[in-house]
Amino acid sequence: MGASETLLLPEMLDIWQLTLGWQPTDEQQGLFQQFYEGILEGNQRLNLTRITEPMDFWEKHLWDSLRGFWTQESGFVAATPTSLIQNLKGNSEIQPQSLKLIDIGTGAGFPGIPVAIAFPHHSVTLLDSTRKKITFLEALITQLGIQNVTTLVGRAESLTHQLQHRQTYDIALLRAVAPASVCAEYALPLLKTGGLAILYRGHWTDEETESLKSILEKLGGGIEFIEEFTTPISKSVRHCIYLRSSAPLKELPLKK
Ligand SMILES: C[S@@+](CC[C@H](N)C(=O)[O-])C[C@H]1O[C@@H](n2cnc3c(N)ncnc32)[C@H](O)[C@@H]1O
Repeated sequence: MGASETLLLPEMLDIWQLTLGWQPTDEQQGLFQQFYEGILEGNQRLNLTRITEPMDFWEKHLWDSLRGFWTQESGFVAATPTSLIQNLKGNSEIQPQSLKLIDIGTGAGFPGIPVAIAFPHHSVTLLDSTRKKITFLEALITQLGIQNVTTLVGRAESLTHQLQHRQTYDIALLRAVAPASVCAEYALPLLKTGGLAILYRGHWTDEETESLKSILEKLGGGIEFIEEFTTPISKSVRHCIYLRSSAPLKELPLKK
């Protein structure tokens, strides 16, 4: 592995500290590096990502994945994502110590694997409808030795009808999966009451906010807030949309 493929240069650690108030431990840095190398290797066989340069990978995959756990509004620091839940929720209905997360449409493991590495006390389910991606991820997770990740092959819309997944998760992560209203439709039925769906988006428009209204009303949820931010290196504008599940589901049938 040449120097150009070393992922975490000291300046990236500084940027993490400056932007998120957090830095990975040596062990986490090693895991991020192994994860990166695993993706590069898998990319030779599977179409996993076009973002392969170290700096790009760091910013657009790793930093971006973790940015969803850090919000300016709550003053939250990403090292303790439980604060996010507590700050936003304002009560302790969700157990703060070990949250259940689901990454819907994880692809090559984003944002779920960086989140799992950064926050090993939470359990992360990686869901994708493409079996070969999940097979690849299973091998990579074993290679990394991370214990807090499980995988599922399936479609989100079918999971929403299954008792073992319905209203089971504290946080759902969705990046580059579907239009916002479809993401809400996938995520809300899987969340416990009070759980959060985090939609990682590029541009965001008022029309998209409007497009969420009917599905939020139907499934019981609301927009907690919308956060706009700029990425630290390429200075792209991105958004995270935080949706809160607010009511038990009435309208979706369950399947055994
Ligand atoms: C563009 S990729 C994004 C992957 C990753 N979230 C990221 O940001 O790099 C979208 C992924 O979502 C998966 N996907 C799309 N619709 C899905 C659904 N209804 N249920 C589960 N996975 C889905 C696809 O197989 C694909 O791997």
